Formats: sequence, C-alpha cells, structure tokens
Amino acid sequence: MDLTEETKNMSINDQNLQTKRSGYIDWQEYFMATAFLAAKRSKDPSFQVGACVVNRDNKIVGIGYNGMPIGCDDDEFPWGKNTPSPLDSKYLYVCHAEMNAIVNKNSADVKDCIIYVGLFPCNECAKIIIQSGITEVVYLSDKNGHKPTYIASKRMFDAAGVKYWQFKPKNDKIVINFTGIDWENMSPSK
Ligand SMILES: Nc1ccn([C@H]2C[C@H](O)[C@@H](COP(=O)(O)O)O2)c(=O)n1
Ligand SMILES: [Zn+2]
Repeated sequence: MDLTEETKNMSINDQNLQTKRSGYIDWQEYFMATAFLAAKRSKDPSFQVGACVVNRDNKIVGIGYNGMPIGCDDDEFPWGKNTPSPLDSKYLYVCHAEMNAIVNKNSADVKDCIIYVGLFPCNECAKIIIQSGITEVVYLSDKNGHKPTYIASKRMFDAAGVKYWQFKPKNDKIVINFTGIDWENMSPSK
C-alpha cells in the first residue's frame, strides 16, 4: 500500500491530526489573557487589574493583580473610594497589579522585559517599571489617559525610552472551560 492509499484509509480525524492545529492563541493574546486571569484574583469591588511580565524568550517571569499588601488583611482594610478620610479608602493601601507583578518576579531581574497590563500604568507604577529595567508596556485600556497621573506616566516613559502600545485583541473572548474537553475520547498521542 503506497502512502496515498494509506492516507485514504485514515479517518478524517486522523488526517486532521497530521498537521499543526489552527485556532491557537498567539503569544500576545496568551500574555494579555494571563494578565486578565490574574485580575480575577483581585478583591477590589470596583476595578480588577492584572499584569504579566515576560522576558524576550517569551517566558513569564512575574504575575500580579491589585490587592492589599502581604499581612494587610483584605477583610480588614478598606475597599471604598469616596470616604471622608483618605485613611478609610483603598488608595493609601492597595498595591497595583504592575507593582505586584514586578516584585513577584521569579527571575533575577526583569531587565528588558515586557509588561502586559489591562489598564495603562499610573505614575507610581511607571516609576517602578522604569527603575526595574522593563522596556516595553502593552496595555489594553487607557481609559484614564486624560488624567495628570497617566500623562505623567507617558512623559516618564518617553524620557526613559520605554515603548508602550495598545493591544488590539483578535478574539473578544478566550473561554476557559474546565469541563469542555472530552478527555476519554481525545485522540491518544501516537
Ligand atoms: N494600571 C493600574 C491602574 C489601577 N490599578 C488598580 C488600583 C485600584 O485597585 C484600582 C483602581 O481603582 P479605581 O479608582 O478605578 O476604583 O485599580 C492597577 O492595579 N493598575
Ligand atoms: Zn499603578
């Protein structure tokens, strides 16, 4: 039996398994989706942000989301915004996603890394990003772009030579379905 004959006798399913799968997510979607997944850990009732730091070999070296510092109980510390005293609002306490992703790094440093983040970094995170050696920022939303805090971030990034650009997703949604794979009937690896 020659090769073409053999191919004819293969099921369509087996034939499909001879070539690379299509429909996989690309690196940028993968890293931004990782940032979005991390955001799901946030306890902030009004805004959940995630960040993912990646090196030039496409290895993830840090992940973070906005949350209270270690030891500051997120049931005890405030989550409000417009409180009479600033001491009773979240702003003086919460660590931003970018800061957490950088300090959570699992590599020696984050020099020349890229940070993927849901929301454009504030001025405080911009300083941390610059000082850590990160050279590229990929963000999804710049909803606060008109505010001085974010204008200051861009001014610092421009001066420090940190590149930033907006991620335009190819997919509106990437669904994770824990029960969506039929493990029993998946083709065994040959
Ligand atoms: N790039 C950013 C921007 C904001 N965050 C965090 C900080 C707060 O938890 C929240 C913003 O609160 P809002 O004033 O929108 O209620 O998002 C961050 O982690 N990274
Ligand atoms: Zn920030």
